[in-house]
Amino acid sequence: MSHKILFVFATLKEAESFLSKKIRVSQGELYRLNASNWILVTGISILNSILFLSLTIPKIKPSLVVNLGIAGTFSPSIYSLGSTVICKTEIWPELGIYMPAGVNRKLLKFPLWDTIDNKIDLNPTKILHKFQLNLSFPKVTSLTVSGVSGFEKQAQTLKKAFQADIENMEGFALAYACYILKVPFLEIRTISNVVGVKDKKFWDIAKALSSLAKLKEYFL
Ligand SMILES: O=C(O)c1cccc(C(=O)CC[C@H]2O[C@@H](n3cnc4c(=O)[nH]cnc43)[C@H](O)[C@@H]2O)c1
Repeated sequence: MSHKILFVFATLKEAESFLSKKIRVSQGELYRLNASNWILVTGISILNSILFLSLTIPKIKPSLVVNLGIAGTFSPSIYSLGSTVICKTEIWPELGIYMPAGVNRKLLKFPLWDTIDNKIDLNPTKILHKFQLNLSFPKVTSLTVSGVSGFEKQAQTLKKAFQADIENMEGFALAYACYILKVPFLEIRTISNVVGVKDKKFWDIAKALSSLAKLKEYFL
């Protein structure tokens, strides 16, 4: 039996770049690509991504959720603009109490979930093997934020505190929903910018989107 894959994107532009075609789909609405592949565009942020993924999973019961999208890099000399990475760990650095030195997780005594806190191990090697996907991109540690790092010092602080490689706005939330709902999850990101550089003239969104398009051959 073939696998049922649900591809999840934050924006329509990312979805259309991956597919190399225009699709008519609204935020949160499910788009059926073919018998075994589905597309969901959630909108940006942890709120949109966890809401619409959690509503969608029970409807189609996917065998695998694949999150594809662009991201910022903390280390442009290693993960350059346009390059592709697979997330091995997702961290939510904003969970905790804001102190002068940054967010302190330990001061907030409540757990997030029984077996999960602000970090989720995604085990991509196991998932790739299970679904016979032959992708060999670097495996990275990713931060999911609601407030994008808009200046260099913030980027340096986060990079150091979490040994982070990339930053995005949805990954942790999607991984969390999949963990709770017991659906295998894979996250692949293409690099559009250096974290902390806000000016879009230094981003290369076009290159990152064209790298998303190249991922088609592995899945479709
Ligand atoms: O301006 C455009 O043409 C355009 C086309 C496609 C996507 C975008 C986005 O801005 C997508 C936002 C999306 O990207 C992730 N992202 C990218 N860089 C970062 C970053 O440095 N820090 C955090 N998130 C980043 C994020 O997951 C957003 O959902 C624009």
